[in-house]
Amino acid sequence: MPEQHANPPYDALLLLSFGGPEGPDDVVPFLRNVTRGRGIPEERLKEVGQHYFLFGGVSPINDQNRALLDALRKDFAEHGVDLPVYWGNRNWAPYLTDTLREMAADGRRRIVTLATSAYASYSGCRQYREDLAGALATLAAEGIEPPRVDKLRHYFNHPGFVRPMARSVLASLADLPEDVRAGAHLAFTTHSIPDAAADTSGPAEAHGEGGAYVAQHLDVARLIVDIVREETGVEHPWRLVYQSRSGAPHIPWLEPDICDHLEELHGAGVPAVVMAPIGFVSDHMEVLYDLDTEATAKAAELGLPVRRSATVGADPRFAAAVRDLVLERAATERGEPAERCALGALGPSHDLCPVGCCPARAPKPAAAGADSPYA
Ligand SMILES: CC1=C(CCC(=O)O)c2cc3nc(cc4[nH]c(cc5[nH]c(cc1n2)c(C)c5CCC(=O)O)c(CCC(=O)O)c4C)C(CCC(=O)O)=C3C
Ligand SMILES: [Fe+2]
Repeated sequence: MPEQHANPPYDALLLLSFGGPEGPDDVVPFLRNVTRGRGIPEERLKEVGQHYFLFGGVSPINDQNRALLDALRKDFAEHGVDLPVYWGNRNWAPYLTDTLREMAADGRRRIVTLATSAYASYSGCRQYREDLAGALATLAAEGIEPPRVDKLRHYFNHPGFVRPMARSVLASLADLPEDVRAGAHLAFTTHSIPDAAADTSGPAEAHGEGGAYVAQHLDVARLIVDIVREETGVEHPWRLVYQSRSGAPHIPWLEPDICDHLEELHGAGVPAVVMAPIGFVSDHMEVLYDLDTEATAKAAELGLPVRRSATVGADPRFAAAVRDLVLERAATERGEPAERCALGALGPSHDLCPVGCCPARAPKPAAAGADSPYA
């Protein structure tokens, strides 16, 4: 990675995440925040509430973000990057609006945002930008001059995101019994989203079957398969599959589901599977419940050996990647040339989401994009 140091014009980094409950009393209000106006069936909400109660009503996502904050601050300090790091969530405390208010009070005027979502899609990008716009509107209504907020480009193909995940897949393979290891399939998983949302994900030119969302995940999967082959000499068969589907059953969402996929592989005589949740940045509830609990129980029932590989979480290589992305963007904003690190076939993603990128069903103002109502 190139050694870049200067962070002007930015005076702060905002870690923007999903948020999660921190105890049993938080679960229902959290789910209400997440699903406000989104038409999720009541049955699904009750079921998802149970996932959280199974873990004492605590999502691991907040502690994972605290660990990432520590890793980022440590990395910045060790590399002479003088940039304070703040944290705000979309759906639970510390709430984004409160954090932005605090940042404004601290005199932060030019903020760069890292979202804990690496790929394009309405849920993974525009919804974060809509919530940024909502928070900025609240500040403006309170008479606070809203700071300027940019968002880092999608980092799915940054080596600091891909390589730690590839190492984890190798570790999971090594952890399988030796007699089934070479025949193991790799099941790359991500959050299912409605087909219609996938098809319109990314900029207009990426729209089509699966859109940027599926194309980006496939690119990452291929990169990991390549790294695994180089390391082990084995070309493991693989497929991109989905998890955590919600929404009404008559609306098509991306398939197959990981559990159906495990059943199919078992039926075909596959001896073992590594599940690699490449769609996520940390081992949060979607990983702990949908993979480690549900899919792992399904595999046990089938008698199919499975392992689940780790996400990047607070890996120091990921923290270094964030530094690289911040300094790259800072250079770009200063009008200087910057090296844009990216692996794979798609190349570095755009800095500024163009108009029509990952459109919403019901248009809402979104910040940090070409259609932002803010500077
Ligand atoms: C693409 C994507 C990501 C990855 C990108 C990113 O990370 O942002 C993601 C992450 C997450 N999703 C999470 C939790 C939930 N997502 C829900 C609902 C939904 N997610 C969707 C998509 C995504 N979700 C969609 C299309 C819906 C349907 C409703 C709607 O159209 O908005 C619901 C409602 C109940 C249910 O339906 O499951 C919950 C509770 C948590 C927190 C986990 C924790 O607590 O540890 C995290 C990190
Ligand atoms: Fe979700």
